[in-house]
Amino acid sequence: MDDDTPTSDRDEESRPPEDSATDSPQSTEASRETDRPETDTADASDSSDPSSSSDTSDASDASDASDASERAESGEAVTAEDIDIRESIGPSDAEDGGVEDDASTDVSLDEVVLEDDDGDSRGLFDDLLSGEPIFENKEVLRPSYTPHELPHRTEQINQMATILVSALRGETPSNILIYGKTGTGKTASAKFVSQELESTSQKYDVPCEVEYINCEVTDTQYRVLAQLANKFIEKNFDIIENRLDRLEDLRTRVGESPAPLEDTSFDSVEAVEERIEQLETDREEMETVPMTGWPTDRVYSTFFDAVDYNERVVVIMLDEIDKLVEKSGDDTLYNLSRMNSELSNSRISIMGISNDLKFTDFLDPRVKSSLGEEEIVFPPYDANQLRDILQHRADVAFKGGALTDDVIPLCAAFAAQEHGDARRALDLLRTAGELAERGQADTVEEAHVRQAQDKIELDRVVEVVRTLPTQSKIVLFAIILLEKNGVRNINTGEVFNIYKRLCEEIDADILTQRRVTDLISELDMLGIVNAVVVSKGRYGRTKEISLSVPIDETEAVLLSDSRLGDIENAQPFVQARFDN
Ligand SMILES: Nc1ncnc2c1ncn2[C@@H]1O[C@H](COP(=O)(O)OP(=O)(O)OP(=O)(O)O)[C@@H](O)[C@H]1O
Repeated sequence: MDDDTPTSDRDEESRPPEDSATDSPQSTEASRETDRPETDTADASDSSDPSSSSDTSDASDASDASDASERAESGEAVTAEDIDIRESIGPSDAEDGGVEDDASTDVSLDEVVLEDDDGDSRGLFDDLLSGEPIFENKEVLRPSYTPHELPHRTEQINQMATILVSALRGETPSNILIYGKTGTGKTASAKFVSQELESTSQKYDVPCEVEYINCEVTDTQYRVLAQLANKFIEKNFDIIENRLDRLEDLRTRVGESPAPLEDTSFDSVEAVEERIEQLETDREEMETVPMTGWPTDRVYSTFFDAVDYNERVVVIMLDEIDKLVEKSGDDTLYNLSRMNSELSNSRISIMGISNDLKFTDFLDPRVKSSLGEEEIVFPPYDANQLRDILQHRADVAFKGGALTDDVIPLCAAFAAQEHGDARRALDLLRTAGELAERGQADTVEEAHVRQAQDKIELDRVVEVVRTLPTQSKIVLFAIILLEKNGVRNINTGEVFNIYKRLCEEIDADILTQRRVTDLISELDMLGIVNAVVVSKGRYGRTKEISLSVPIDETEAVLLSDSRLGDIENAQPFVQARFDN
């Protein structure tokens, strides 16, 4: 076999989309903040910073405004509050020939464009940019960032490396299954090990590649095989190009004297030409797989040929592998796991990542034993470990002194309560920083973390409620209507009565009371309502239901559903409860 190797096996496209974090310029953040000038100002007045007080008299308005102008003229930061002050003293602006339409309360660009020393106009964004941001580099707190250091995962990383090192010796590594709850660093650790593996393989010139597939997105056998096939076809094109360049160069040199052939496996210029022709034919015959339309066995054989075109060890990383099995069974895994016995030049190994410990129960026993040759478990982080992880990231993400002492321990403690999820901890820290920045505070305080916790929790609730099936939404709406009308200790019968009327109103099927009881239990499991069974003595037992989420926000999400939005004037339904 030809020992040519591609110049660059590191195919950037093999990285998952979320892996392509780039340092975005500050302006991106600033522009995000400027989308919400009113909120910003409100937040600013909430902050403990005395300079943000909005309770100012006309006289102080005027002097503040001239302060602001002076600061603007001297190139100093002009805050959103300054902009407000300028608006509130419309008449003097008008005198200056500035704003003519003093009835307008919108912040138009004319109103906020100031001039700096050089006579350049200072716009909305300049003002926001000139503020001292809390963040040094916010990107490192985003999920897309792959950290270079993973505290408290050394053991798991070493385990993976010990198994995968055989790839660097040209042998087939055992398949690996990685388990652990969400946010325990499975993906980050696996990607870290893959990057190390690929860079070491380049250092020693051993053909070893890692292909990452997120099975939540690529969730059918066709798509997995097509994606892999196309990646390898692309790599093969590079390999062919490379080889052709070298052979054409050789052919030219051999034209002058046959000496260059001595160090090669070719014995004549004709042999070189034959090889060139062969490579050109290979290139023409390689056909990329369309995203739909081929029979699966053709996709499989295209992938097989593409992988086997060159000598290499390939590690296929299937993240969220349980989603693939759930959606399309274990055929893909079966096919991939038996490939090695048929491949002649290459070897493949599978690294599956899952946060569902039980998913292997659904696998064919042969697939199960082949896939689970090695198992690595990622336990949840405790609060101390989360603190270390946050500290490492915060050192890079925030400006020095931007965090008060309580911030990291509190974020760690909140996230430890949520099954030790590092993603949640990082989200909290980032959101707390954003809230502080929005409130124009100089430091991130404990209160920002608590606000961030509420915000994230609310976002989660909104998402859960938004994606509920319609019937569950109607049941939840019935509970909300009862609560809004001051009904305490709501029971299933009461919910059912309102539910029935709501269904009639929007023409939805009416489920039985038993089914509605089940839906209430599901809402309870999702943490949206709290349903406790209470004993009523000789009257038996009943469920007492109460809402566990903020009522107004939840109602707004429900009403944004086009079907429920049709319900007008829900009040009479509740009154009807007492008529029954
Ligand atoms: N030990 C660690 N050190 C630094 N950052 C970490 C560590 N563990 C996890 N993280 C960070 O936490 C976030 C979540 O990690 P990751 O995506 O690896 O979790 P996961 O276990 O794969 O979760 P899921 O199952 O939900 O995909 C990422 O931003 C990751 O960088």
